[in-house]
Amino acid sequence: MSLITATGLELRYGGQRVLQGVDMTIEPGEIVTIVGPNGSGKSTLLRVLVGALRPQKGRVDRRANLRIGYVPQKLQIDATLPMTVSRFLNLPARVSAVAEVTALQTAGVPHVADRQMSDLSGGQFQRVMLARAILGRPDLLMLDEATQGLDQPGSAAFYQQIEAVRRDLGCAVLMVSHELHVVMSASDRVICLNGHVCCEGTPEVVSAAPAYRELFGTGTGGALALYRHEHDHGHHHHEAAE
Ligand SMILES: Nc1ncnc2c1ncn2[C@@H]1O[C@H](COP(=O)(O)OP(=O)(O)OP(=O)(O)O)[C@@H](O)[C@H]1O
Repeated sequence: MSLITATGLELRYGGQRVLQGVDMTIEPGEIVTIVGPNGSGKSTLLRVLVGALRPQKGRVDRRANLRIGYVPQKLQIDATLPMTVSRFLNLPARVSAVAEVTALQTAGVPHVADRQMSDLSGGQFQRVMLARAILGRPDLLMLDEATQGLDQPGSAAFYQQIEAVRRDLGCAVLMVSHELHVVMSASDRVICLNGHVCCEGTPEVVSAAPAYRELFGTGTGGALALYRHEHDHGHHHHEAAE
């Protein structure tokens, strides 16, 4: 049974229609990425799926007792506010020491429990956010541009961590990302959003779709060639040169 099914979503902010006729489904265990230009409604769609926003039309059906872990786009913690990682993970509800250690291990930051949140590097901070999201043993992990501010190797490492988390927890992953080449190599399915679903399918299918090419132009072609270069040795290497 699907984890979440959205049907005919329409959402307006005042007079501005942000989502229109959006249908989508998430199956257990799959990694799905939403791509789309700035302002195309990606974050809004995540909020609707989580239940934080109510659409004017359409419906969202969640599997009974579905547990969702959410990693937000950005969270500012004031450097003047003393807050250890351990304390942060125990907000708002206390968790057991074992659960805390396990979550930090799964997220790839086993030794930061006593560090100040404000002292963490960008990559460590996002992993702590990931640890917090997986504390509730989610069936579905949602990440909204979780690698913003990380450099290329940092974000690639973060996506590898996500795959490891999926393997460990067996959860599905729904993420929003602008890093097309990483997304294309790490996702089972890609949904291209521009107010409505322009196209969706495997990375290969979406990257070849005219609607996707119209939105992302030829730059993506280079990124995809690079992906093929890295992962499909049957392809000609000169495709990667861009
Ligand atoms: N609370 C709000 N009130 C009014 N308008 C909003 C609100 N939140 C978002 N919008 C508008 O809705 C549109 C879609 O925003 P959304 O954040 O969903 O896009 P996005 O695809 O996630 O963008 P980005 O890639 O820039 O993060 C934008 O035009 C935005 O200005």
